[in-house]
Amino acid sequence: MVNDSGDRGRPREARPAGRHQEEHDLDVEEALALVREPGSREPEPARDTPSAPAPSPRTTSHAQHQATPWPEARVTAERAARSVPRRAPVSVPLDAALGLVLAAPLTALTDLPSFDTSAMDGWAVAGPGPWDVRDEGVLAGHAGPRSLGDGEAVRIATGARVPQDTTAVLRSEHGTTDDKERLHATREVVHGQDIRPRGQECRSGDQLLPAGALATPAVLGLAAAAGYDTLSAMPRPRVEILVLGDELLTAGLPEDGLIRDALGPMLPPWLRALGTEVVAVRRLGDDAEALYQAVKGSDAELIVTTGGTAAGPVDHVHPVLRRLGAELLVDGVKVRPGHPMLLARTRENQHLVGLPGNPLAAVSGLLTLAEPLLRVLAGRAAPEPYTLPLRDTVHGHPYDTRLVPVVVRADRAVPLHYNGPAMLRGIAAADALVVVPPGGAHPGQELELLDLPWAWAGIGECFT
Ligand SMILES: Nc1nc2c(c(=O)[nH]1)N[C@H]1C(S)=C(S)[C@@H](COP(=O)(O)OP(=O)(O)OC[C@H]3O[C@@H](n4cnc5c(N)ncnc54)[C@H](O)[C@@H]3O)O[C@H]1N2
Ligand code: MOO
Repeated sequence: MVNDSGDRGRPREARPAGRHQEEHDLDVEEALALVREPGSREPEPARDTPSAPAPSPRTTSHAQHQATPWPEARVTAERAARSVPRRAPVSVPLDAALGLVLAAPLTALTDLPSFDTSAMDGWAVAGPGPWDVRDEGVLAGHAGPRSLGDGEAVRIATGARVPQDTTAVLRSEHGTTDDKERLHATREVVHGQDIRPRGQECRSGDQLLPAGALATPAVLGLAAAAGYDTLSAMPRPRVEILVLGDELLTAGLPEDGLIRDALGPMLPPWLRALGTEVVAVRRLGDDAEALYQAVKGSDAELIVTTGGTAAGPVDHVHPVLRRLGAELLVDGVKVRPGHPMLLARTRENQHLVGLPGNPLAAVSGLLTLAEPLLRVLAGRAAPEPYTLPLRDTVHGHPYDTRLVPVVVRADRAVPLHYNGPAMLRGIAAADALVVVPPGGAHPGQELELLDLPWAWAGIGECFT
């Protein structure tokens, strides 16, 4: 960890000369987070704030040359998932399939409806009226009523099987019986009215949904109606979370340079909302050997680490990846916050996403690297990219993309305050993150939005 709490007895990292550019970038990033204080309607441009010197692109450091442009990083993460051997589909009971992706087309196992059905409560009638009404009625769920003779009617309930030779269903409000128990229609009866014929919705063998469809509540209902007890689905990618940092408390108030772990509570539900199974959350402190052993011993398809991605004295992620012989696919991304994020292939069917420790930087890494990788592993389709016009000016980083929390109001993206790398106050109130190109964006400019999984679907839907 980069440790700047002097009272913890660990030296702050001596910054190598080649890192000067990043120091400037950090200043810019911190300043950008602060230029729009709550209530300030006209934000000062970042270059005018004394703490935000605009760095010159000509003096970029080695690390920055290595860093991957933000759009490319997401494509690399998708490609990494495609390189993994295809995972075998699993058979899952309907009540456990919500949020999974269908591994095979959903093919009707029956006609729907599977028999001619009354669409209304009333009478099944045969031929023109008036009709003689049978004594016994027909209810839903009862098998094989006797066929009707011409001029005959029988009381019938919605969903009941219509007797053979029924020509129409007369709704109860459209018929009256006389004193001889004969039924008269009070309006014209059209042949076939209010009968749902067998196979109206589908025939057995029809494809109802393609492979790749997401098992939503409606899909589970359709599958049940069509005769399924289990679904063939892509298994959830298995994710293990390794939370690094000696400074982290799991309860109580921050004290003595210690802070609360914000990522341990945040990441598991977020990763579940992305369609994964979180197999473990482990807190390893700043212990390189523990990290090495944890990665080596993990059978998860994705390991997510938090913190320790930078070059401080206890930032162990890079050295441990080197020791493991892992292949670094992305080592830094041109995005703010979160630029030290990384993606590595640790073995043939296992990847590791290193999220920076700053909490909003971790969110940035989650959406930039983990989300595309997990989406492909889970077999989910990419969300349709969409843009909205920006309501207010957003200052840009000179040459990196920025991800800024926004709320959507009246079809415009409204940037939120408190969007600094160490802050969660903005994202906690947000509907989405807006993708701000290098140099910034002006009011009315159309910008891409990255939705937060719960913003439109609701907590219950996306976390079960
Ligand atoms: N010399 C340089 N120093 C730093 C650079 C750099 O390029 N050169 N990058 C900075 C940036 S940007 C970030 S982001 C951080 C990333 O650092 P690490 O991934 O190594 O993260 P840590 O140092 O472990 O932690 C950073 C920060 O976040 C806090 N943290 C960590 N884990 C949690 C958690 N689970 N919950 C809440 N807060 C957490 C930690 O206490 C630190 O304050 O590096 C910069 N330094
Ligand atoms: O500022 Mo860092 O970019 O928080 O990730």
